[in-house]
Amino acid sequence: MNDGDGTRAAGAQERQFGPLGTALVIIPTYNEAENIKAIVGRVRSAVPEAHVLVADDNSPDGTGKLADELAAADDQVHVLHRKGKEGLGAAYIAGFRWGLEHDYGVLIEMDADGSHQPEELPRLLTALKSADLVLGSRWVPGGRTVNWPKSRQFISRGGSLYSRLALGLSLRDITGGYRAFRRETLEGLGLDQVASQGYCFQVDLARRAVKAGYHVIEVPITFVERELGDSKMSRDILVEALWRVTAWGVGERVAKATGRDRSS
Ligand SMILES: Nc1nc2c(ncn2[C@@H]2O[C@H](COP(=O)(O)OP(=O)(O)O[C@H]3O[C@H](CO)[C@@H](O)[C@H](O)[C@@H]3O)[C@@H](O)[C@H]2O)c(=O)[nH]1
Repeated sequence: MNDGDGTRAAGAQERQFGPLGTALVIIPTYNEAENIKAIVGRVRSAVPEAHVLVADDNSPDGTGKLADELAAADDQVHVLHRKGKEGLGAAYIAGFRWGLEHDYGVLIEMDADGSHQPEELPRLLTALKSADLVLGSRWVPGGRTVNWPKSRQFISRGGSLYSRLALGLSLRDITGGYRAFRRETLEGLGLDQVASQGYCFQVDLARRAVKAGYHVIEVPITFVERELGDSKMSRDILVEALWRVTAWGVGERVAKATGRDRSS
């Protein structure tokens, strides 16, 4: 479904949605010392009522210590120190668990490097008032990327297209990492069974949400390539995405053919 303003929805149905509780913006970090102060400050200005959780994987560049300093000065900023680099998926799962335990009503994914504009958060939250999950989307009308190398655009668009075809999803930006979940949605996604470590974690959660019948909306965003620090994209992350998406697609076809669910 396309709602005319670039917003797209999957799993749409006539539903009443409850009020949104306090939002927690989860920012996973690995070597983001040059970015962490600016991104936390921008989030706090854009949505002053929201809290921030930095989920740091013991970054060698001292990101965790800088986050501790921000938390010491602001009781709406929190830090989750993890023992080492275990991938984006594991960091988000730990952050989600922390947020659910601390009773947040909305849990938001956001990169630390400024690729996701905190100033667009109010639009995501407005969309979430009538959805279970909102995906910030670079690939719906109105969405765009700034300074993102053609090679990365190709990988991202190709990844979304392959995921769409393999998994039969109608979403455009399945690999993106700027998202807002209602807590009830996350609770219904079976986080205990999520094994994805790299960026295919994003595909995994999107397909689980659609499969569970949640109302998923895509809202156009402007994705800006980082100016400081380095991307953590690697060959291993790409290989994991390729084999997992393929395995899910095959699993879903087998499940359909046999009437059994073997796709998780
Ligand atoms: N804690 C933790 N954080 C991590 C890890 N790997 C990456 N991150 C953090 O996750 C965020 C995204 O990582 P980047 O390395 O900046 O991602 P990107 O290359 O710009 O990737 C873009 O494309 C991905 C695939 O489409 C998206 O998933 C991602 O959100 C973004 O849009 C950053 O805040 C980064 O520090 C990890 O192992 N552990």
